[in-house]
Amino acid sequence: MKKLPVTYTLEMTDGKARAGKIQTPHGIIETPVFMPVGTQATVKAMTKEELDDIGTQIILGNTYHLFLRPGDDLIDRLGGLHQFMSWKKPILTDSGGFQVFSLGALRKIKEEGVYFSSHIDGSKRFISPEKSIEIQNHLGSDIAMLFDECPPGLSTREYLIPSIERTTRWAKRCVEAHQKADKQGLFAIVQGGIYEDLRQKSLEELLEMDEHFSGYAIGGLAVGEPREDMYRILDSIVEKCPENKPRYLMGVGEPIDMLEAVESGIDMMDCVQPTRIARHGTVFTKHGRLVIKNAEYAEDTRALDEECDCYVCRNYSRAYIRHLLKVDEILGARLTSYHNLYFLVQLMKDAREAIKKGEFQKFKKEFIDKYNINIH
Ligand SMILES: CNc1nc2c(CC[C@H]3O[C@@H](OC)[C@H](O)[C@@H]3OC)c3nc(N)[nH]c(=O)c3cc2[nH]1
Ligand SMILES: [Zn+2]
Repeated sequence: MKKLPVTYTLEMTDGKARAGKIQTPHGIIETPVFMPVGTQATVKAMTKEELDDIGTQIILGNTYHLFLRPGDDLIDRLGGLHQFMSWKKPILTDSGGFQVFSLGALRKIKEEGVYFSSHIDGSKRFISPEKSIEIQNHLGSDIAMLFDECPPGLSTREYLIPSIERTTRWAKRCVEAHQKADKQGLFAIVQGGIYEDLRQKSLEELLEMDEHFSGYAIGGLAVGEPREDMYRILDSIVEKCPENKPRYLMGVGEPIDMLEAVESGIDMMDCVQPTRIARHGTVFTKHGRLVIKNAEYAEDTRALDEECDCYVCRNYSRAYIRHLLKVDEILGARLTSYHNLYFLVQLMKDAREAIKKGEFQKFKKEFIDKYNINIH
């Protein structure tokens, strides 16, 4: 069994929920963990010091975006993505598959790869499994993702079966193309839509190549399928993934969904939502979401979340932040982004502590009971 550059140590289980550590070339990650998304080599509006201050352990970059701008070859010439963005902790890059399907216009999926028009200038582009791995190798991320097809949320079995089989063939090609196998971990991505048997099929085909994978992602979720289908799939497939490797649920960043995912045995999650909704004025609080632009907060001198101890909640009021967003001041988006990221990073840290005390169920119930109250 060859030594993988990214490894996992299980520390404690509480039901199917688990606490552990991931060792990577750029440091150790304590799980469960929320991973802020830095699609274009920046977690929008956050400096690296602010990311450190909120407890960020790992950030995400995006193959599709960085391939188009500034170009993975440029980043490679400048020393790789860590050097380029002065980020010294771990980075995970997605393979670009998802963006090609969700951003690229006029895309054509062929066996050799995907032809698409750039969403920036309409230029004709092509990404294959080999190209995706080459880009991720150039970026030098600690964890690279397989190039997969993420089918639309409610795809039929007739569409999913051939799609899974092609994604498995693409997985083999990614493994063969992975030049930096000693310095960069490779995560498999399980597909299969909302069908347990197809999820099983996808996982079994990937397990044939298990020796090459440092972790397993659950893909194809948070793409429009009903919540209960996502939970049902998680409940059935996560525990079947190797126990000695991290499990990553892609695209999930709603507090309650995150706790359901942790309960099913998920270790890692990412989502663009926290910063995206922040820029539009929606923030997380222990009592649920709060839309700060509402007139009721015009003279509200309380913190965004009175139970939050982040820098923003210790220094600024709802009235002030509401004003900043209403007049479109950049600081407004910065403050709401900082708080939302802190909220999710902290939620996973608290979940980890609860698991280590064997109190995850109690922690989850208390959070959910409180979170549903609509605040005034
Ligand atoms: C939102 N729901 C969701 N996102 C998903 C992403 C993109 C995350 C990536 O895309 C950007 O966020 C949109 C982030 O940059 C993230 O980087 C890892 C997925 N990526 C792949 N390769 N395969 C999947 O099955 C998949 C499923 C998802 N479901
Ligand atoms: Zn706060």
